[in-house]
Amino acid sequence: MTLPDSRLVPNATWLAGIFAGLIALAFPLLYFGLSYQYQVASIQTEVEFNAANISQVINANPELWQFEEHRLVSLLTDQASTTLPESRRIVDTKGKLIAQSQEKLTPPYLSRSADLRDSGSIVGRVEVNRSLSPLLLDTAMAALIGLLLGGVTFMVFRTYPLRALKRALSTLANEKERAEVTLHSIGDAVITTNADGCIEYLNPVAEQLTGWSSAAAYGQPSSQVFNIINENTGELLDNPAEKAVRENRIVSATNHAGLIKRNGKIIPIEDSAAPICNSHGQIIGAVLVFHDVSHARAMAIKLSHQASHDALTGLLNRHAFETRLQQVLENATRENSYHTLCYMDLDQFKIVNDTCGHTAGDELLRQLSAELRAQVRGSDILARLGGDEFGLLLEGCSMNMSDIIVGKLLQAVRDFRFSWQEQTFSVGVSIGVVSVHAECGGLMEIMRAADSACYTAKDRGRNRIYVYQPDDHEVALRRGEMQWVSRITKAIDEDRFRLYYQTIQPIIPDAQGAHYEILLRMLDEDGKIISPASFIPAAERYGLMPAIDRWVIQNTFAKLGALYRGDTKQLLHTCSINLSGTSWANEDLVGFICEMAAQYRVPARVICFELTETAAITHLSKAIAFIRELKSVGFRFSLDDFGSGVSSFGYLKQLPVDYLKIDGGFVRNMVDDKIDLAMVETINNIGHIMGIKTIAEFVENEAILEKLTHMGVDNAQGYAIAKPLPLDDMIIRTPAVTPPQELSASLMVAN
Ligand SMILES: Nc1nc2c(ncn2[C@@H]2O[C@H](COP(=O)(O)OP(=O)(O)OP(=O)(O)O)[C@@H](O)[C@H]2O)c(=O)[nH]1
Repeated sequence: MTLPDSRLVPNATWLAGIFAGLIALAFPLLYFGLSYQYQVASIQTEVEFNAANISQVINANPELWQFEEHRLVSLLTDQASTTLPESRRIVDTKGKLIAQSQEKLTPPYLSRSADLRDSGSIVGRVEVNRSLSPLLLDTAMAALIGLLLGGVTFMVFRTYPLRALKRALSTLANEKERAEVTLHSIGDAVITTNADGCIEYLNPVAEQLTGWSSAAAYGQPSSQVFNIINENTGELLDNPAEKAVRENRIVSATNHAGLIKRNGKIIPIEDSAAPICNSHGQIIGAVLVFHDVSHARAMAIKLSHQASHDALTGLLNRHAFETRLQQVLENATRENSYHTLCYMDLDQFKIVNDTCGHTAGDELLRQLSAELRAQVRGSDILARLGGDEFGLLLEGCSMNMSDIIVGKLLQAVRDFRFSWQEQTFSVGVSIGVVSVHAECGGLMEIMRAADSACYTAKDRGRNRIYVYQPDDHEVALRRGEMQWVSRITKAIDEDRFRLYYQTIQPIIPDAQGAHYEILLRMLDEDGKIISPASFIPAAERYGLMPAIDRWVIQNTFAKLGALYRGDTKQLLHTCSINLSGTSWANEDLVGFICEMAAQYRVPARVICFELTETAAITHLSKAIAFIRELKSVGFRFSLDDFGSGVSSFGYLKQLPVDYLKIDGGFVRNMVDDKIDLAMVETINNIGHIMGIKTIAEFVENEAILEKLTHMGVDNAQGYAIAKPLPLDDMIIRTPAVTPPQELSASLMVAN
């Protein structure tokens, strides 16, 4: 605060000096002036009064005038009313002195005269001279007092205002310092400019972000120091400080602003500027506040990337792919353009997962994604749609043109070799190709068509391309499956599922108690029964099995709970419930099963869950964990459709099941087909060697039953034993303990 100090102190001193000088001068001058006036008036009155008196005496005694000087002197001094030194005298008309008082005056003095009259004629005059020395002495005294007053005034007018001013300046300085310290300490960058847009101040953060020191920037136009561009477009943006002054308003943050640092580097910032107004509302400058948002913007970019990309492969994810496909579809409709969509699903990918583990599977997906990316054009959109499925959108590429690219892709995957710990794998890919154009339908429709075409490629032997045709029968089949999805969902909502049960009969009769398998049926909208073969594949493919399986478990447990609380408990030995691989492999089904068993008080030992052999081998480790967990609380397991998967025997050792259900496909023809017969025999033998009971499905006639009996298969299930019946009508009976040849007769009674 030296600037106001240096001007104000001499100014205040001058002003106080002038004022004090005026007072010092004015006081004696005023005193003298007023006293002088008074003396003039007083002497005038006295001389006139004196002359009138003496004139009166002269009128009464004319001789006096000539001879009585003595008496005249006394008349002259008689009436003197002042103590000031005076001299008085009377002179005649010719100026001759007639009489005079004794005193002698030294100048300066004040002199006044008045005429003496005798009977109206002037006969002389009276003169009074009064000394001014006492007045001057008094004035000198007054000057001294004036000086004193001036001194006091000087003190008052200089010292006190200056002291007050200094106090104010020091308060102001403190405030300014506090403001500066605040500006120095805050995390935001602050720049202030004057009304002309020239820089006045940069705080340290602003110095660091702009690359300008406050001193170097001082006085520079703000556009020199603070230059911003739109990071996305590169377009130069308005200087916010200048804009704030120009428009006299707060200018808020500019989107995607990047500050060009002095060294040319661009820093993402968020900024705002406001005009600074004085107490009269006049704009005196602007303040610009900004901060570095590199981190936040990088995070936003990362998040947006994460939201649209697959973390494992770095390719676009399904959502982003579908968004892009939607845009392309809209373009196709608007511009009547043609594009191609490919849906790719790797073949036998899970072998890598199963043999080398998930980490190897992940690495394969990563490497193969890079390979696929290398095969497509920069403008093509490649995405990982999930699992081992990929999508490719060839924009502006009709089906004819896409042949080469898709063929190249197929070949690239065929040629691709994945090495993991000294093992080398090759993979294939099944590709469904669909044309995208104005008439191809909506997004979901085209995705379904591509998916169906891909599955058709798989059905036809994998590792091939299948081009979707709108009137395609195979694809139509697949689509039919999709329509099942809404029917099944509706049936779940409307409680249109029904439970049936079918007896599983020991071939060598025992007294263990009844063994049933629970079967599921769906009622259509008209109440007609729909067999599971019609809807289970669709339900499995479209993820509806978990809900269906839960429904089956809950309703079976409810029924068994009610039966079991009656007096039939010792009669029920086993109740088998089918579980889909899509349920137990992906859901927390163990918790649900235990909860239901506790709720309906069903003992675990009577429940046997049937897992298909294919699902168990596909998700081997999960199957083992699932079986072990439920077995530990008493549930039992059987492996359904055993034999349908070729390589099953090797896995069997790892699956702790109680029953093997020999695939009905072998059982049905075993009487006529030696290979099927051999298969049934082999499975039965292996099961027995491993201590697992066997069940033959599809036992449709006595000839089969006879062969099975001969072979020593433990249990039989099929129309020759019992047909499925509604669970609501279930009556638990002890299985008939009859010799084998009488078995069929007794079963007929049971049904
Ligand atoms: N390593 C790994 N495996 C995955 C991932 N996502 C899904 N999978 C597995 O990929 C497999 C995909 O299933 P499928 O397409 O039926 O397996 P596939 O062996 O290719 O069978 P096909 O397509 O019928 O030839 C499943 O085993 C999943 O567990 C993943 O991110 N990493």
